[in-house]
Amino acid sequence: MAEISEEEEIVTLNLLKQKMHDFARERDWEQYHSPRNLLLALVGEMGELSEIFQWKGEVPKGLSDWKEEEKVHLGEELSDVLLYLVRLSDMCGVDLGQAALRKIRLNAIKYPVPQSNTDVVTSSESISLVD
Ligand SMILES: Nc1ccn([C@H]2C[C@H](O)[C@@H](COP(=O)(O)OP(=O)(O)OP(=O)(O)O)O2)c(=O)n1
Repeated sequence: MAEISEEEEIVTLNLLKQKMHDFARERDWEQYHSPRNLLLALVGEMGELSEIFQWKGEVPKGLSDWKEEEKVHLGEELSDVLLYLVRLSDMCGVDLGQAALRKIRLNAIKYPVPQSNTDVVTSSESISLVD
């Protein structure tokens, strides 16, 4: 069976969690990865991410007019935020994937789809979910 290169690896939150765990253990940096330190590192990276957009005004979706190197830099800062968030969640004993799925379900309950968009149309009749 052909080996999967890192670029083709299916990326999951659990994979990122494991890689951050290994990264810290190999360097004996687990001592620094306390929840508070990780939160501050996360906020710092959020600042670096914000700097990319600072003073630019609104930018088009897809960033079509950005240079390739600017997009690469953006990807790096987004990744730093994600990686610290994943590590912070792990160090707090929170299953981030499950927590996020639960939060999406809660969001849907809090903000229901407008009823006019939920009408169900079958081939022979229209069944309205609106009373
Ligand atoms: N104690 C640390 C230091 C770094 N990292 C990892 C997580 C981030 O993905 C990245 C952050 O590295 P830097 O602090 O060097 O930040 P930048 O890569 O943004 O570099 P710079 O701030 O010079 O732009 O490295 C980590 O896990 N734990």
